[in-house]
Amino acid sequence: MSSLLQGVNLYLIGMMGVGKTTIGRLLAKELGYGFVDTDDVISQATGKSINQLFAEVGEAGFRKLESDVLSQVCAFTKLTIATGGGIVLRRENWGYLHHGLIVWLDAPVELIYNRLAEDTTRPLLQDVDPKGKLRSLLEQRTPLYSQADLHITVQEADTPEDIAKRILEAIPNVLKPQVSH
Ligand SMILES: Nc1ncnc2c1ncn2[C@@H]1O[C@H](COP(=O)(O)OP(=O)(O)O)[C@@H](O)[C@H]1O
Ligand SMILES: O=C(O)C1=C[C@@H](OP(=O)(O)O)[C@@H](O)[C@H](O)C1
Ligand SMILES: [Mg+2]
Repeated sequence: MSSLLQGVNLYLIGMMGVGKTTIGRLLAKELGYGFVDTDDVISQATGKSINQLFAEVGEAGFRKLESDVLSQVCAFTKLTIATGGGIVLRRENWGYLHHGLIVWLDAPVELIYNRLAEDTTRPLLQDVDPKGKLRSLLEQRTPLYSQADLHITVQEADTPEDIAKRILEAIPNVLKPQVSH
């Protein structure tokens, strides 16, 4: 599989809580790829948590940092990249994402809500109505997530290993032809 991919990066996109970080790490291991999580890079580079950044520079400031990280990461090959759920919002990010293969992990709001009910690390969910917020974010973002090369549906009983396996099995069907020089 790794040789079939020829070093092409895998970008995982989808709503917060769907499992991008967890599954990205597994896929990297399977492929012998490096693993990058854009949120982690932002936190390491700034020395601040995602919550702190949202509080200090706002969502707009965070999005700018996210685009900076993505633009740098896409210069490398042989990486699996777990993105933040909102990476799809900025048009310029798509130019970077399309350097690689884009995988959309798609789960129902109910599943995401249950997973993140006790989680305090997603600033956008610190809302009086977190489930309603998830619903409206998903509705706003679905047309954007739909631009992925691969659409993987995630259900309650799917383990991270099941999902990683499904992605690896589906990749040969969506590989883009490589330009030969
Ligand atoms: N397939 C899965 N089954 C059960 N729990 C999962 C699964 N994938 C992720 N999780 C858990 O859900 C939470 C969110 O996962 P994470 O990988 O951080 O998602 P994301 O990066 O998309 O926000 C974590 O606590 C993680 O351990
Ligand atoms: O959906 C979003 O807008 C966000 C998702 C988060 O990452 P995960 O998708 O890894 O949770 C993180 O980037 C930030 O809290 C904003
Ligand atoms: Mg994540």
